[in-house]
Amino acid sequence: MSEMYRVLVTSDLPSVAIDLLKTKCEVTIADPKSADVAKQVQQYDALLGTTRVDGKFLDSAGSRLKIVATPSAGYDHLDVEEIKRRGIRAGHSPRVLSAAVAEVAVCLLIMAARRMHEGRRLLETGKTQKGFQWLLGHDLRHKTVGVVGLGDIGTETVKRLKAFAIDKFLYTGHSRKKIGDDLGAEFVTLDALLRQSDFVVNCVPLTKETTKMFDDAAFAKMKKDSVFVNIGRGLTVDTEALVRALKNGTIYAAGLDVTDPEPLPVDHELLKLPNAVVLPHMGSQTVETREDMAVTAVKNVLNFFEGKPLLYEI
Ligand SMILES: O=C(O)C(=O)CO
Repeated sequence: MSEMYRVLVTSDLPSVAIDLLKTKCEVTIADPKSADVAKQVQQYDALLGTTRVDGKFLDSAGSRLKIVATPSAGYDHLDVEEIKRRGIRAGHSPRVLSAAVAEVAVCLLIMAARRMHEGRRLLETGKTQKGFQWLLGHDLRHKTVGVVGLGDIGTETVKRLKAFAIDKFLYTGHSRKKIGDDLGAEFVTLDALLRQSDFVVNCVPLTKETTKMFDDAAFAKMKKDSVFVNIGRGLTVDTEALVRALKNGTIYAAGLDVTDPEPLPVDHELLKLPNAVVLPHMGSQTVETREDMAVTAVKNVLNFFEGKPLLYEI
């Protein structure tokens, strides 16, 4: 790399990533309060962060920008078509977060099945009147788990859930996968998965096809005792339909790391439901994973400047 490329960093990345970037590039950390990142990026070759990039952004970004690298697995904040149309490259940071997100999926599944949020609320209000059959939840053993979207995170979730004596794993998606066979999981239609699963774990990314795919009709197909876990994207769920399903007993409980909107307003209905465990999108929030995600994004940028393939090109 003979030239000193200029990189604008718009996320608060850990120092290990910034230091690596600085060995090869001139780095500017954007002011998080700056209203006009697009104008600022005019002077830069690379944009590194989770900034929303669409046609309007690119119009004001000008012609110097060559690569957008997001330190995230999901890239629904990037208008990939517009980025590509302008000959700009794009990279993301999948896989390195899969273990951390899978841990949260398992955690949410257990918390929702075992009514832990409800128990905690009772504890806080001094209402824990324990009887023999007090606050009974459901076991994981001998149940059927259905994974919607068996990508890397779905795969890591299945691997971890195998420790809980699950009888059957189902999955759905565009096609049957070798990893599904390796895991002993059965490829089924979404309809069959919803009808047969005791636990539905949603791992799909947000696309036109997946937007609000979990609606009234989908929840109506699920078992009354089923638990819905979402670690994919909030907008893949019709939130009002989910609230209805949880309130009416159409499904048993939900464990959500992602919601629509995000963050949820403090007075949101979902936060009032005893059978909804809700987290503020923290599936990949560990020291180790965030470092790995940031370093992956940096390596995407460095590889690009060195004329090598990106680690993960979008
Ligand atoms: O990287 C992503 O897409 C995330 O959602 C992080 O949890």
